Amino acid sequence: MTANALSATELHVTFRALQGRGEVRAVDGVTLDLRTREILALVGASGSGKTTLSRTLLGLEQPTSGAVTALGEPLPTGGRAMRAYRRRTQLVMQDPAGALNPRHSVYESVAEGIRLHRLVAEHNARGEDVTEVDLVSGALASAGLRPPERFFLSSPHELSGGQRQRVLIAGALAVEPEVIIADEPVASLDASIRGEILALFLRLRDELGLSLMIVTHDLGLAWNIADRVAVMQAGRLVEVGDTEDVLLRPQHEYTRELLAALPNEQHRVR
Ligand SMILES: Nc1ncnc2c1ncn2[C@@H]1O[C@H](COP(=O)(O)OP(=O)(O)OP(=O)(O)O)[C@@H](O)[C@H]1O
Repeated sequence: MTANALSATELHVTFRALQGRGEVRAVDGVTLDLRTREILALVGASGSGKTTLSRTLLGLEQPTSGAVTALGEPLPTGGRAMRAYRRRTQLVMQDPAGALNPRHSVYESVAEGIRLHRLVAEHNARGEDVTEVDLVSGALASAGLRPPERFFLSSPHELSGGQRQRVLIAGALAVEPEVIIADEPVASLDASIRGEILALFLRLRDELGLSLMIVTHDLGLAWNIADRVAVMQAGRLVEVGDTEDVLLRPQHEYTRELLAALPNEQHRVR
């Protein structure tokens, strides 16, 4: 049996309420697997706990109770093992959230992770004659920015929204991860560019064998690329299953409400 890329078991993440007393159960008893080489869409309205669940899977947030395992192993708690885990499991945020440093060139942005994880030395130790420039070029090319050298010295403000999103994806790919969690990766993009970025995610799964969890409030996106869909409401997972089952035959009232709110053009046939 292949281990899941990531698993959450009875996960709870509780915060003290930002205003007033009491607590917020941001994640409230979630059991969920990200299978290897699958694309899982995590959907739900704003505030349903998607980001908190993702951050906990990435080891950026501590669970109040419950467990996270990665490829069958418990999440490391600190030090070198955590750094290695962070490399294997990359987060791709959306660019308007300030994910790209406006003062860094594309090259610098993509090279950051390569330096942090000392990848050139690692490759060289394996007898591979690669340079940092080779690794940055490879990551940009894999993210669809070709020829890569053309983008090296560009600043984020010189790029289109789609290109900036590709730079963020290249930064993640540069450290050769097994899992990518993408948080609203296309929310700010035009429809045609959105399609291109989604096609890129599909290609990364097919060609690099990545496992991807895409966090979104957009069921149209889930329909377009996800193998499975998990629906969150108020910290709980209310429905999870194959995309066609969940979106064509929703079992839960909340999923039906999310579907009813979809604009008509998003009801497309795969
Ligand atoms: N650090 C924190 N302290 C207190 N409450 C928090 C914290 N982080 C998140 N929350 C609360 O937890 C709940 C879930 O938030 P979360 O950001 O995970 O939801 P989300 O589904 O990702 O929403 P969005 O789509 O708007 O990002 C919300 O009620 C939020 O206000």
